[in-house]
Amino acid sequence: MDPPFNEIYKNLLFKQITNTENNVPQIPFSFSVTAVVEEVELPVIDVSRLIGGAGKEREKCKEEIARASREWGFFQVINHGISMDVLEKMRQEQIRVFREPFDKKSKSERFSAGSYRWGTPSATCLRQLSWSEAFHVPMTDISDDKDFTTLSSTMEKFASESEALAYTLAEILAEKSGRKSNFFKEKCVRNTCYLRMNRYPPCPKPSEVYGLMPHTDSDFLTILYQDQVGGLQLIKDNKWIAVKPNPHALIINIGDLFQAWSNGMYKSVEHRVMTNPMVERFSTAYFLCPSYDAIIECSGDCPAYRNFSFREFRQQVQEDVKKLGYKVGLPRFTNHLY
Ligand SMILES: C=C1C[C@]23C[C@@]1(O)CC[C@H]2[C@@]12CC[C@H](O)[C@@](C)(C(=O)O1)[C@H]2[C@@H]3C(=O)O
Ligand SMILES: O=C(O)CCC(=O)C(=O)O
Ligand SMILES: [Fe+2]
Repeated sequence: MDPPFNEIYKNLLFKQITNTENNVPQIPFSFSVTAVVEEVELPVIDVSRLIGGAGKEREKCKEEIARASREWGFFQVINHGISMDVLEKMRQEQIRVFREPFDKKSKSERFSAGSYRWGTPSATCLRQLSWSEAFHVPMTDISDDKDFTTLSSTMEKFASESEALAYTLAEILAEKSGRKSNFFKEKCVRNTCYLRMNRYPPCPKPSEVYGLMPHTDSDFLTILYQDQVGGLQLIKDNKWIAVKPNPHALIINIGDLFQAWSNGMYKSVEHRVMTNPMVERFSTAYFLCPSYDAIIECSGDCPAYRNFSFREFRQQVQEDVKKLGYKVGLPRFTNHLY
Protein backbone atom coordinates (compact mmCIF):
# COMPACT_ATOMS: atom_id res chain seq x y z
CA MET A 1 0.00 0.00 0.00
CA ASP A 2 2.98 2.40 0.50
CA PRO A 3 4.12 4.46 -2.47
CA PRO A 4 7.41 3.19 -3.95
CA PHE A 5 9.60 5.68 -2.06
CA ASN A 6 12.66 3.42 -1.79
CA GLU A 7 12.65 2.63 -5.48
CA ILE A 8 12.06 6.16 -6.76
CA TYR A 9 14.19 7.99 -4.21
CA LYS A 10 17.03 5.42 -4.46
CA ASN A 11 19.52 7.69 -6.18
CA LEU A 12 18.94 10.59 -3.84
CA LEU A 13 18.82 8.47 -0.68
CA PHE A 14 21.95 6.44 -1.22
CA LYS A 15 24.05 8.79 -3.28
CA GLN A 16 27.18 9.81 -1.35
CA ILE A 17 28.11 13.38 -2.08
CA THR A 18 31.86 13.66 -2.26
CA ASN A 19 33.82 16.74 -1.54
CA THR A 20 35.81 17.31 -4.70
CA GLU A 21 38.70 19.02 -2.90
CA ASN A 22 39.78 16.26 -0.51
CA ASN A 23 37.50 13.47 -1.68
CA VAL A 24 35.96 13.02 1.77
CA PRO A 25 32.51 11.41 1.72
CA GLN A 26 29.96 13.75 3.25
CA ILE A 27 26.71 12.96 4.97
CA PRO A 28 24.28 14.57 2.58
CA PHE A 29 21.66 15.91 4.93
CA SER A 30 21.34 15.56 8.65
CA PHE A 31 19.02 17.66 10.75
CA SER A 32 18.27 15.45 13.76
CA VAL A 33 21.89 14.93 14.74
CA THR A 34 22.81 18.58 14.95
CA ALA A 35 19.56 20.23 15.94
CA VAL A 36 17.73 19.40 19.16
CA VAL A 37 14.18 20.56 18.70
CA GLU A 38 12.25 21.56 21.81
CA GLU A 39 8.65 20.38 22.12
CA VAL A 40 6.20 23.14 23.06
CA GLU A 41 2.50 23.59 23.54
CA LEU A 42 1.02 26.13 21.12
CA PRO A 43 -1.29 28.81 22.59
CA VAL A 44 -4.61 27.12 23.43
CA ILE A 45 -7.76 29.20 22.82
CA ASP A 46 -11.19 28.19 24.08
CA VAL A 47 -13.43 29.39 21.25
CA SER A 48 -16.71 28.43 22.94
CA ARG A 49 -16.46 31.93 24.46
CA LEU A 50 -17.29 33.36 21.04
CA ILE A 51 -20.82 32.04 21.31
CA GLY A 52 -21.55 31.38 24.97
CA GLY A 53 -19.36 34.00 26.58
CA ALA A 54 -20.34 37.42 27.90
CA GLY A 55 -19.32 40.45 25.80
CA LYS A 56 -16.05 40.87 27.67
CA GLU A 57 -15.10 37.21 27.36
CA ARG A 58 -15.91 37.26 23.64
CA GLU A 59 -13.64 40.27 23.12
CA LYS A 60 -10.87 38.59 25.12
CA CYS A 61 -11.16 35.49 22.98
CA LYS A 62 -10.94 37.55 19.77
CA GLU A 63 -7.89 39.35 21.10
CA GLU A 64 -6.19 36.00 21.91
CA ILE A 65 -6.85 34.80 18.34
CA ALA A 66 -5.38 37.97 16.83
CA ARG A 67 -2.41 37.96 19.18
CA ALA A 68 -1.48 34.33 18.49
CA SER A 69 -1.78 35.03 14.75
CA ARG A 70 0.60 37.97 15.06
CA GLU A 71 3.11 36.35 17.38
CA TRP A 72 3.02 32.68 16.38
CA GLY A 73 1.07 32.38 13.13
CA PHE A 74 -0.15 29.16 14.78
CA PHE A 75 -2.51 28.32 17.66
CA GLN A 76 -4.82 25.60 18.93
CA VAL A 77 -8.55 25.86 19.43
CA ILE A 78 -10.56 23.82 21.94
CA ASN A 79 -14.36 23.55 22.31
CA HIS A 80 -14.41 24.36 18.59
CA GLY A 81 -17.80 22.81 17.90
CA ILE A 82 -16.62 20.03 15.57
CA SER A 83 -17.87 16.88 17.25
CA MET A 84 -15.52 14.06 18.31
CA ASP A 85 -17.77 11.74 16.35
CA VAL A 86 -17.10 13.57 13.06
CA LEU A 87 -13.36 13.76 13.80
CA GLU A 88 -13.11 10.06 14.67
CA LYS A 89 -15.11 8.99 11.59
CA MET A 90 -12.94 11.23 9.42
CA ARG A 91 -9.83 9.48 10.71
CA GLN A 92 -11.29 5.98 10.27
CA GLU A 93 -12.32 6.70 6.69
CA GLN A 94 -8.96 8.29 5.93
CA ILE A 95 -7.11 5.24 7.25
CA ARG A 96 -9.34 2.97 5.18
CA VAL A 97 -8.68 4.85 1.92
CA PHE A 98 -4.90 4.96 2.47
CA ARG A 99 -4.86 1.18 3.20
CA GLU A 100 -5.86 0.49 -0.40
CA PRO A 101 -3.16 -0.81 -2.76
CA PHE A 102 -0.89 1.90 -4.19
CA ASP A 103 -2.02 1.16 -7.74
CA LYS A 104 -5.64 1.61 -6.80
CA LYS A 105 -4.94 4.93 -5.05
CA SER A 106 -2.83 6.34 -7.83
CA LYS A 107 -5.34 5.38 -10.52
CA SER A 108 -8.32 6.27 -8.38
CA GLU A 109 -11.13 8.14 -10.07
CA ARG A 110 -12.82 8.81 -6.77
CA PHE A 111 -11.87 12.50 -6.92
CA SER A 112 -10.78 14.69 -9.84
CA ALA A 113 -7.51 13.85 -11.62
CA GLY A 114 -4.33 14.59 -9.69
CA SER A 115 -6.00 14.44 -6.26
CA TYR A 116 -3.79 11.58 -5.11
CA ARG A 117 -0.21 12.79 -4.63
CA TRP A 118 2.83 11.23 -3.09
CA GLY A 119 6.38 12.30 -2.36
CA THR A 120 7.94 15.13 -4.28
CA PRO A 121 8.15 14.20 -7.97
CA SER A 122 10.10 17.41 -8.61
CA ALA A 123 12.81 16.74 -6.00
CA THR A 124 16.40 17.18 -7.11
CA CYS A 125 18.07 16.70 -3.69
CA LEU A 126 17.39 15.05 -0.31
CA ARG A 127 16.21 18.32 1.20
CA GLN A 128 13.29 18.40 -1.20
CA LEU A 129 11.99 14.91 -0.54
CA SER A 130 8.72 14.32 1.25
CA TRP A 131 8.00 10.85 2.67
CA SER A 132 4.22 11.12 2.56
CA GLU A 133 1.13 10.62 0.47
CA ALA A 134 -1.98 12.78 0.28
CA PHE A 135 -5.44 13.14 -1.17
CA HIS A 136 -5.73 16.80 -2.06
CA VAL A 137 -9.46 17.21 -2.69
CA PRO A 138 -11.31 20.37 -3.82
CA MET A 139 -14.43 20.99 -1.72
CA THR A 140 -16.60 20.84 -4.85
CA ASP A 141 -15.45 17.23 -5.50
CA ILE A 142 -16.84 16.31 -2.11
CA SER A 143 -20.17 18.10 -2.31
CA ASP A 144 -20.81 17.08 -5.97
CA ASP A 145 -20.17 13.38 -5.37
CA LYS A 146 -23.36 11.73 -6.61
CA ASP A 147 -22.50 8.28 -5.18
CA PHE A 148 -22.11 9.79 -1.74
CA THR A 149 -20.01 7.06 -0.19
CA THR A 150 -19.28 6.88 3.54
CA LEU A 151 -15.95 8.51 2.74
CA SER A 152 -17.42 11.50 0.96
CA SER A 153 -20.27 11.99 3.42
CA THR A 154 -17.74 11.97 6.28
CA MET A 155 -15.47 14.37 4.39
CA GLU A 156 -18.45 16.61 3.66
CA LYS A 157 -19.33 16.83 7.37
CA PHE A 158 -15.73 17.47 8.39
CA ALA A 159 -15.25 20.05 5.64
CA SER A 160 -18.52 21.93 6.26
CA GLU A 161 -17.83 22.19 9.97
CA SER A 162 -14.24 23.27 9.32
CA GLU A 163 -15.49 25.79 6.78
CA ALA A 164 -17.80 27.40 9.36
CA LEU A 165 -14.97 27.61 11.89
CA ALA A 166 -12.57 29.00 9.27
CA TYR A 167 -15.00 31.80 8.31
CA THR A 168 -15.54 32.72 11.96
CA LEU A 169 -11.80 32.94 12.62
CA ALA A 170 -11.11 34.82 9.38
CA GLU A 171 -13.79 37.43 10.10
CA ILE A 172 -12.39 37.95 13.61
CA LEU A 173 -8.89 38.42 12.22
CA ALA A 174 -10.22 40.89 9.64
CA GLU A 175 -12.07 42.86 12.31
CA LYS A 176 -8.99 42.91 14.55
CA SER A 177 -6.85 44.27 11.75
CA GLY A 178 -9.38 47.03 11.10
CA ARG A 179 -10.56 45.73 7.72
CA LYS A 180 -13.93 45.04 6.14
CA SER A 181 -15.33 42.04 7.89
CA ASN A 182 -17.50 40.28 5.25
CA PHE A 183 -14.60 39.96 2.78
CA PHE A 184 -14.23 36.19 3.25
CA LYS A 185 -17.92 35.34 2.81
CA GLU A 186 -17.83 37.37 -0.44
CA LYS A 187 -14.52 36.13 -1.84
CA CYS A 188 -14.05 32.54 -0.69
CA VAL A 189 -15.65 29.84 -2.81
CA ARG A 190 -15.94 26.10 -2.52
CA ASN A 191 -14.16 25.26 -5.77
CA THR A 192 -10.81 26.63 -4.57
CA CYS A 193 -11.02 25.56 -0.91
CA TYR A 194 -9.82 22.03 -0.35
CA LEU A 195 -9.32 19.21 2.08
CA ARG A 196 -6.00 17.44 2.26
CA MET A 197 -5.71 14.02 3.87
CA ASN A 198 -2.07 13.27 4.69
CA ARG A 199 -0.41 10.00 5.57
CA TYR A 200 3.22 9.75 6.69
CA PRO A 201 4.38 6.11 6.47
CA PRO A 202 7.23 4.94 8.78
CA CYS A 203 10.50 6.04 7.24
CA PRO A 204 13.72 3.99 7.46
CA LYS A 205 15.87 7.15 7.33
CA PRO A 206 14.00 9.61 9.54
CA SER A 207 17.02 11.82 10.07
CA GLU A 208 17.51 12.32 6.35
CA VAL A 209 14.06 12.71 4.87
CA TYR A 210 11.18 15.00 5.75
CA GLY A 211 7.60 13.78 6.00
CA LEU A 212 6.63 17.07 4.38
CA MET A 213 9.29 19.55 3.38
CA PRO A 214 9.34 23.03 4.96
CA HIS A 215 6.67 25.28 3.47
CA THR A 216 4.09 27.94 4.19
CA ASP A 217 0.45 27.34 3.19
CA SER A 218 -0.89 29.12 0.09
CA ASP A 219 -4.26 30.05 1.61
CA PHE A 220 -5.89 32.43 4.10
CA LEU A 221 -5.87 29.96 6.94
CA THR A 222 -5.63 26.24 7.60
CA ILE A 223 -7.41 24.03 10.11
CA LEU A 224 -5.43 20.92 10.95
CA TYR A 225 -6.62 17.79 12.69
CA GLN A 226 -3.63 15.62 13.59
CA ASP A 227 -3.25 12.34 15.47
CA GLN A 228 -1.13 11.91 18.62
CA VAL A 229 2.09 10.70 16.94
CA GLY A 230 3.70 14.14 16.64
CA GLY A 231 6.09 15.36 13.97
CA LEU A 232 4.79 18.81 13.08
CA GLN A 233 7.40 21.52 13.60
CA LEU A 234 7.36 25.26 12.99
CA ILE A 235 9.64 28.25 13.21
CA LYS A 236 9.31 30.46 16.28
CA ASP A 237 11.89 33.17 17.04
CA ASN A 238 14.19 31.82 14.30
CA LYS A 239 14.23 28.30 15.78
CA TRP A 240 12.43 25.11 14.82
CA ILE A 241 10.11 23.92 17.57
CA ALA A 242 8.04 20.74 17.73
CA VAL A 243 4.30 20.92 18.36
CA LYS A 244 3.08 18.84 21.30
CA PRO A 245 -0.09 17.03 20.15
CA ASN A 246 -3.27 17.84 22.11
CA PRO A 247 -6.12 15.32 21.64
CA HIS A 248 -8.80 17.97 22.26
CA ALA A 249 -7.47 20.64 19.96
CA LEU A 250 -7.45 21.55 16.29
CA ILE A 251 -4.45 23.49 15.02
CA ILE A 252 -4.97 26.74 13.13
CA ASN A 253 -2.28 28.36 11.03
CA ILE A 254 -2.18 31.57 9.06
CA GLY A 255 -1.44 31.21 5.34
CA ASP A 256 0.37 33.43 2.82
CA LEU A 257 -2.77 35.26 1.68
CA PHE A 258 -3.59 36.50 5.18
CA GLN A 259 -0.01 37.64 5.67
CA ALA A 260 -0.19 39.67 2.45
CA TRP A 261 -3.75 40.96 3.05
CA SER A 262 -2.85 42.13 6.58
CA ASN A 263 0.43 43.69 5.40
CA GLY A 264 2.47 41.27 7.51
CA MET A 265 0.47 41.75 10.71
CA TYR A 266 -0.52 38.06 10.78
CA LYS A 267 2.32 35.64 10.08
CA SER A 268 2.40 32.80 7.57
CA VAL A 269 4.97 30.68 9.33
CA GLU A 270 7.17 28.02 7.79
CA HIS A 271 6.40 24.52 9.03
CA ARG A 272 7.46 20.96 8.23
CA VAL A 273 6.70 17.40 9.23
CA MET A 274 9.33 14.98 10.48
CA THR A 275 9.00 11.25 9.89
CA ASN A 276 9.02 8.45 12.42
CA PRO A 277 10.92 5.16 11.91
CA MET A 278 8.24 3.02 13.57
CA VAL A 279 4.79 4.54 13.38
CA GLU A 280 2.71 6.01 10.61
CA ARG A 281 1.04 9.37 11.16
CA PHE A 282 -2.19 10.87 9.83
CA SER A 283 -3.45 14.43 9.55
CA THR A 284 -6.31 16.17 7.76
CA ALA A 285 -6.21 19.81 6.75
CA TYR A 286 -8.87 22.21 5.53
CA PHE A 287 -7.57 25.18 3.48
CA LEU A 288 -9.60 28.40 3.22
CA CYS A 289 -8.97 29.98 -0.21
CA PRO A 290 -10.58 32.75 -2.27
CA SER A 291 -11.84 32.49 -5.85
CA TYR A 292 -9.05 32.54 -8.46
CA ASP A 293 -10.12 36.04 -9.55
CA ALA A 294 -10.06 37.52 -6.05
CA ILE A 295 -7.49 40.24 -5.66
CA ILE A 296 -5.37 40.12 -2.54
CA GLU A 297 -5.00 43.75 -1.67
CA CYS A 298 -2.35 44.48 0.91
CA SER A 299 -3.55 47.00 3.51
CA GLY A 300 -1.92 50.11 4.95
CA ASP A 301 -0.11 53.21 3.75
CA CYS A 302 3.05 51.30 3.05
CA PRO A 303 1.95 47.96 1.57
CA ALA A 304 4.74 45.39 1.65
CA TYR A 305 3.15 43.36 -1.16
CA ARG A 306 1.78 44.34 -4.53
CA ASN A 307 -1.81 43.46 -5.41
CA PHE A 308 -2.14 40.01 -6.94
CA SER A 309 -4.91 37.59 -7.80
CA PHE A 310 -5.08 34.17 -6.20
CA ARG A 311 -4.77 32.71 -9.72
CA GLU A 312 -1.46 34.52 -10.23
CA PHE A 313 -0.19 33.30 -6.86
CA ARG A 314 -1.15 29.63 -7.47
CA GLN A 315 0.40 29.68 -10.95
CA GLN A 316 3.64 31.14 -9.66
CA VAL A 317 3.82 28.54 -6.85
CA GLN A 318 3.20 25.70 -9.31
CA GLU A 319 5.78 27.05 -11.74
CA ASP A 320 8.42 27.36 -9.01
CA VAL A 321 7.71 23.89 -7.62
CA LYS A 322 8.05 22.45 -11.14
CA LYS A 323 11.20 24.39 -12.06
CA LEU A 324 13.04 24.64 -8.74
CA GLY A 325 11.58 21.74 -6.72
CA TYR A 326 10.31 24.12 -4.02
CA LYS A 327 7.88 26.94 -3.46
CA VAL A 328 9.17 30.52 -3.29
CA GLY A 329 5.80 32.04 -2.33
CA LEU A 330 5.32 35.58 -0.99
CA PRO A 331 8.85 36.93 -1.59
CA ARG A 332 7.91 36.91 -5.30
CA PHE A 333 5.11 39.41 -4.59
CA THR A 334 6.84 42.05 -2.51
CA ASN A 335 6.26 45.68 -3.40
CA HIS A 336 9.31 47.20 -5.04
CA LEU A 337 7.90 50.72 -4.75
CA TYR A 338 8.91 51.05 -1.12
C1 LIG B 1 6.58 20.66 -3.28
C2 LIG B 1 5.65 21.42 -2.71
C3 LIG B 1 4.17 21.35 -3.02
C4 LIG B 1 3.58 22.32 -2.01
C5 LIG B 1 4.68 23.34 -1.88
C6 LIG B 1 5.92 22.47 -1.70
O1 LIG B 1 7.13 23.18 -1.91
C7 LIG B 1 5.93 21.90 -0.28
C8 LIG B 1 4.57 21.63 0.28
C9 LIG B 1 3.38 21.62 -0.66
C10 LIG B 1 2.19 22.36 -0.06
C11 LIG B 1 1.49 21.63 1.08
C12 LIG B 1 0.33 22.50 1.55
C13 LIG B 1 -0.52 23.04 0.45
O2 LIG B 1 -1.35 22.01 -0.02
C14 LIG B 1 0.34 23.61 -0.72
C15 LIG B 1 -0.55 24.25 -1.79
C16 LIG B 1 1.37 24.52 -0.12
O3 LIG B 1 1.30 25.71 -0.01
O4 LIG B 1 2.47 23.74 0.28
C17 LIG B 1 1.27 22.55 -1.23
C18 LIG B 1 2.22 22.95 -2.37
C19 LIG B 1 1.63 22.56 -3.69
O5 LIG B 1 0.97 21.50 -3.78
O6 LIG B 1 1.82 23.28 -4.64
O1 LIG C 1 0.62 16.93 8.76
C1 LIG C 1 0.80 17.99 9.33
O2 LIG C 1 0.91 18.10 10.54
C2 LIG C 1 0.93 19.27 8.52
C3 LIG C 1 0.43 19.15 7.11
C4 LIG C 1 0.66 20.40 6.34
O3 LIG C 1 1.43 21.25 6.70
C5 LIG C 1 -0.10 20.61 5.09
O4 LIG C 1 -0.83 19.70 4.64
O5 LIG C 1 0.03 21.73 4.55
FE1 LIG D 1 1.13 23.13 5.63
